[in-house]
Amino acid sequence: MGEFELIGRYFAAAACARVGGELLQGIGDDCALLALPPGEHLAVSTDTLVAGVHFPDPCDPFLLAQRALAVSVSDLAAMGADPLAFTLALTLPQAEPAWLEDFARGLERVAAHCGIRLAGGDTTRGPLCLTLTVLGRVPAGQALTRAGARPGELLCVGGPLGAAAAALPLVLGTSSAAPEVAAPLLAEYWTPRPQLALGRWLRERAGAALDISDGLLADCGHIAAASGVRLVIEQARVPCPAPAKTFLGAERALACACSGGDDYRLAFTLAPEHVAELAREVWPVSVIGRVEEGAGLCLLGPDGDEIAISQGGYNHFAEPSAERPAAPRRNA
Ligand SMILES: Nc1ncnc2c1ncn2[C@@H]1O[C@H](COP(=O)(O)OP(=O)(O)O)[C@@H](O)[C@H]1O
Ligand SMILES: Cc1ncc(C[n+]2csc(CCOP(=O)(O)OP(=O)(O)O)c2C)c(N)n1
Ligand SMILES: [Mg+2]
Repeated sequence: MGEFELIGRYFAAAACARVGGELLQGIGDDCALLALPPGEHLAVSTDTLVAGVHFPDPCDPFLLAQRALAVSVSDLAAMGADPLAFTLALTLPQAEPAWLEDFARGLERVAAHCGIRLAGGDTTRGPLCLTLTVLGRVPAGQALTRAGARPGELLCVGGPLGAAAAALPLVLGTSSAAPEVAAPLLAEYWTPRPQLALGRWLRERAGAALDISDGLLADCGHIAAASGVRLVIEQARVPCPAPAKTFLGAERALACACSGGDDYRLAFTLAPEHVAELAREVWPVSVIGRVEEGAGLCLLGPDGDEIAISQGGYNHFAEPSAERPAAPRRNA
């Protein structure tokens, strides 16, 4: 199978690649064309997933495609944007029909769920790697940014945290657990659900928002820095899912929730009256802290004393430490 047959068979023919709505020109020309409704801004985000870094290799292509598209669409949710279209740059070691079929099915599944169309991409041969660019629309002036947190607001997260990080030994096959414990953790890793409806609800309400990819503390640090405020987080209020506690024990599950990353849930700041309004909706949102004047992050233990933050979050170029061995370097 050649490059163009591959594109035609698995991507151009996919239901999610059909033109329609704002997508005027999809796969097959030099660029895709999108018509943006007047009064709306375009939200754009790119993320790369590298085999062995962001997902294990080999892995199930049906799950890989779902994870790749979901984590990318999560950035649109974090801006309060509605998905329009995405591009897929796919680098593959070989063109295997069964692998591509399952991969395309995984894309279709999440694309249908999120209401996003495949507008184009690029296909190359090499070590397995995916880059997705997502495009979304948001009413002008209503995008949720990291910079709008205001003192007096409460800090909230859109659900339990740490399950995907807790799942990592299961994903890598270095540990096992009973199916009722393993299944919900693996589902959080492989099929995160972008919080699009929550992001939409937060437009014109939240001060600041982002999606947690690197870890709660690291990502809240981004809000504090961008907004020029201090965020106080009460550790006891950080929601940990029961399967993670069963699998790892309460202390390690809490460490996963605070700095494990891969959550793809929203963290946001909201005035107390909006938190009460949100509580009447059915989202499992948790208040974990507050916004104060000042700078940086403050983590409070159960007795109200400040805890030193030892582990921030995932950092691709972190200095080597005992917990995370150095990546092999060329010419080292
Ligand atoms: N190589 C790059 N060139 C330009 N901008 C970049 C590059 N890498 C990251 N960024 C930008 O830096 C910011 C932070 O990136 P990142 O932490 O990856 O965000 P996210 O967690 O939302 O994916 C984003 O605005 C992103 O677009
Ligand atoms: C096999 C495997 N090992 C480790 C991880 C953990 N991990 C890798 S990258 C990452 C952080 C998120 O990735 P990044 O590229 O920083 O995403 P972004 O913040 O740009 O959305 C995490 C938690 C993983 N997801 N899979
Ligand atoms: Mg990124």
